[in-house]
Amino acid sequence: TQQCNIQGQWRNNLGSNMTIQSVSDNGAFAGVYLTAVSSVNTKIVESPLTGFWKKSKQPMIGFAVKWAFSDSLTVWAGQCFLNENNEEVLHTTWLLRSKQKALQDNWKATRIGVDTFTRLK
Ligand SMILES: O=C1C=CC(=NNc2ccccc2C(=O)O)C=C1
Repeated sequence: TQQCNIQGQWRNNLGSNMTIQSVSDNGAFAGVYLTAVSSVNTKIVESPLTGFWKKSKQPMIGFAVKWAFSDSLTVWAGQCFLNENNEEVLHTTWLLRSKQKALQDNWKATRIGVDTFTRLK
């Protein structure tokens, strides 16, 4: 396959699985996200995913997941690079937004972190 083509299955450092299914000509894509982490012991269900990529040798990517079982959503922004073993790695920064009851709580609503995704063999 062409290196850093984002279609297919990815796994991040938390062990979550992202499946990018449909990619449009304008760079939009959709898929599903199966998280390995969940704050409450709910039955793990897939959450919807949507995003854009900018096709190139080392494409940029941006996507969002609306968590199916909590009042929060995450957005990721990053880029695909080939590592020293010529493997594809998506290096991303994410923001996790949790719904707050009041504007006074807005200050604590957004968490930030970094995440790498490698292709699921
Ligand atoms: O109900 C919930 C709420 C938040 C979640 N955040 N997951 C993430 C947030 C940032 C980066 C990666 C993940 C992940 O699940 O892999 C997952 C399930």
